[in-house]
Amino acid sequence: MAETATLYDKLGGKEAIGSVVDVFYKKVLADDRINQYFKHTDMEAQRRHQTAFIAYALGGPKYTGRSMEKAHEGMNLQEVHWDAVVELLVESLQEKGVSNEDIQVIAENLLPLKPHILGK
Ligand code: HEM
Repeated sequence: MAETATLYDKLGGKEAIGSVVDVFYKKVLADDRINQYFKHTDMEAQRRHQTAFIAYALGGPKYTGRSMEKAHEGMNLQEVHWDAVVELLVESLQEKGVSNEDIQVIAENLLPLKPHILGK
């Protein structure tokens, strides 16, 4: 995990995350593949979700909330939703000037979460 912790710092820590979150969040809400999942979610929870998501991706400070299984329980999320979220994250990072090399590492770090988040 040393590599990802470095990425979190390299990209500017908490503040940098905040600005990626804003871009990512707008994209999520504008995307018909996934925005229905956030229809009944309050703003606070949404922002928490996006921040936790980005922090996870960058290997930031340990997340202490609900497990990924619990957080996404009953949503029956599928491959298409996963792909959409990763795609929007990649776009957001690109727009914020993160290098493709770093984005590649971020995407690889997220992969182990996939079986825990998708409904089977
Ligand atoms: C790497 C992928 C993902 C990560 C790291 C992640 C992270 C999280 C976290 C940490 C929470 C809990 C927030 C909290 O309890 O405060 C959460 C909840 C949630 N996630 Fe994800 N998520 C991922 C993928 C997805 C996908 C693909 C979708 C659907 C398109 C999704 C939709 C949601 C929704 C709707 C909630 C509930 C928000 C609420 O009302 O509290 N997530 N996610």
